Amino acid sequence: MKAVDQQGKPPAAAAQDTTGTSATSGAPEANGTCGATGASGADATHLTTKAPAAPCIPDVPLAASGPPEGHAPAVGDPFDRDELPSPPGATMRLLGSLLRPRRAYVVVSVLLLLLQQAAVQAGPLLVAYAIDRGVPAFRQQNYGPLVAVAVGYLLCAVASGALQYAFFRMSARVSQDVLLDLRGRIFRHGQALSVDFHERYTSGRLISRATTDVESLRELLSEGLQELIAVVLAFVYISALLLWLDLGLGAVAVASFVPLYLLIRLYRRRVGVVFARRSSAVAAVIVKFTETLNGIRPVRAFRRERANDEVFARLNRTHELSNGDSLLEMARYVTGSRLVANTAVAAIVLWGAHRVASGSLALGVLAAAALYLRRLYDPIDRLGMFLNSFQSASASLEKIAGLLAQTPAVPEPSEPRSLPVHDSEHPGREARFEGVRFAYRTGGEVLPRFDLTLAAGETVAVVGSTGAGKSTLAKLLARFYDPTEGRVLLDGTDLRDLATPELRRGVVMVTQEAFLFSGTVTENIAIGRSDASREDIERAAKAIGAHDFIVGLPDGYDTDVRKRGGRISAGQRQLVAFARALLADPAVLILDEATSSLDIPGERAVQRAMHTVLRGRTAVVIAHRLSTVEVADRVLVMEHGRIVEDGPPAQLIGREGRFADLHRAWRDSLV
Ligand SMILES: Nc1ncnc2c1ncn2[C@@H]1O[C@H](COP(=O)(O)OP(=O)(O)OP(=O)(O)O)[C@@H](O)[C@H]1O
Repeated sequence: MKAVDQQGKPPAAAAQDTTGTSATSGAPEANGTCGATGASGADATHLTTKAPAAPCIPDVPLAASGPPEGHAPAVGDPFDRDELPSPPGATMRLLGSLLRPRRAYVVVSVLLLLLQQAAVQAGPLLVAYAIDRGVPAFRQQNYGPLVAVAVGYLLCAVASGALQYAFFRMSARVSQDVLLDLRGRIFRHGQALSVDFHERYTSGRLISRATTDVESLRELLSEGLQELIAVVLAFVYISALLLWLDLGLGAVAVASFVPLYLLIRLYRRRVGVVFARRSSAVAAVIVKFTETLNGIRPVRAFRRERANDEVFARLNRTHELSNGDSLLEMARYVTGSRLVANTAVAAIVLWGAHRVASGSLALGVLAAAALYLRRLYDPIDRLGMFLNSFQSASASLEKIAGLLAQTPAVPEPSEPRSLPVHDSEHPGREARFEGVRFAYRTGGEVLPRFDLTLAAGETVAVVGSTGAGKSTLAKLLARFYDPTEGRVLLDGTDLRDLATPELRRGVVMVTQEAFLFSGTVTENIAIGRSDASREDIERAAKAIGAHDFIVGLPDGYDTDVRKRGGRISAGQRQLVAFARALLADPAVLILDEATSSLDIPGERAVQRAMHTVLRGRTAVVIAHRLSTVEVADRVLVMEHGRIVEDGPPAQLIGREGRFADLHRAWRDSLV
């Protein structure tokens, strides 16, 4: 089977696929298209034959940025550019949905900041009052105004500190809640999306959304946003105060906002492009990183280290360059804004001094204006930085919104139906493909129109050359995809009408990868049925023949299998996967038989376990061994998406056909 079977499953799919899947990243199609026959191309005991047209691609991650091998993406595929199409306004709606549940906190935070800024900006006004009123009064032994100024200053300082503290507490709570919510949404949505989404949108990108992009939002919320609002508020307060103190000086200050605004607009536009590019570049670096480390065995086996280093260095450099671009934009902005600010300050001070000299402006007002100007223009450099984090966060939010706007290609039914009550006399359920055609989104038609009925309780082996469409057929039955045309029915009910839990009870697919999640052996088996007791789990393991090896593990059933089951062998992993499937007890079981070369006792154990797990249900086995096919009631031989032979194995052997050839080759190999 192709590696694409084994990559990123969505919840519906993952739930059905009791062996789960790796969170591998990168172009999944680039991995292991040798699959079924790669290791045993000429080995006639493996029924998946190698079609001459299908090249055997080593199981090695290639360039992360390149199109997946064998599945050229559509021209301008947004998945390729890390730009998911999202409906207009999705970003604002996402922001709204994040803030709405915390609106009371948001409103209080803004009020606190408004008050805090008012307290801060009162300072220069008090200075003006002290110079123009306090000092003359002081000269006449009237200390009241100066004392009032001192007390007022102190009160403002205390109030500003207290308000700032309250604001920090409030806003920290909002930002923590928002980030928690957002990360949870990304994870849940990532799981809910269909298999075909994950085949196109690598898990590295998903990781990047949940980490780098959420992190850039965190930076904005915890550091930048408060400063940004404070600067904007300061602009509003100071402009109003300057205009109130002196209309002329205020007007010059306000006029300087026009070039500043134009500069900011230009900066935002340019840096926005840079940040979107940078976010994609970071994602590409993460994709390459995770892909390489997930595929470390084939990387070593095929000595891809050097090639990978080169690709990684290129991606890293692109990332670095986009960082450099953002700094360059920042430098341009700072230079421009300082020029405007210094010109405005020089004009105001010169004109103000002239007016003080001519007696048309009070000295205190000029002093207050000078202080305000400092406060006005000082944060302008930092404004660029806050805008940076704002821009970076909005680019990230846009990407997250794009991801969250994706809808599963395999949607939940609006009016779910139930499967008919299971007849315990007749195990399994009937599966029927009715006028089914199927094409992957990124390729041509894989299965031309066909009809097929699998009787309840029947064990059907599917054989054929690599790329013939065996897994695709199986994946349609597990509803990893919906057919492009036609219906797949389980006991007469369209799979599209079954809610995920019902479907999961009905159909389970075990992939050959036999993926183990981190956790104990018990937990891994219990994935088949979460309410299973320890006894149920042990019973399943015993029935499968896994009990002996499990009790031999360091902590028996409580042994942590660690990542990817590194502690247990491939055959043992298969046994755990079968125990999991037995526990799930589905009416229809789809089994992608492992092709990995197990040792003979290991292979026998797996074969025995397979027969146990197949018994009493409808079973579809994508078979690679003749011993498996011989126990099947029926064999389907597939070629180029069509079923070219269909019948009991003995009957097919009697005919001169594809299966008879395979059978003969197998017999010969035994001699
Ligand atoms: N996700 C995908 N997107 C596009 N095309 C795909 C995808 N998965 C498989 N295909 C194509 O569909 C065809 C059938 O593939 P499928 O995996 O069903 O074959 P298979 O018979 O199971 O092969 P194998 O034994 O090698 O696993 C192949 O041409 C393959 O390249």
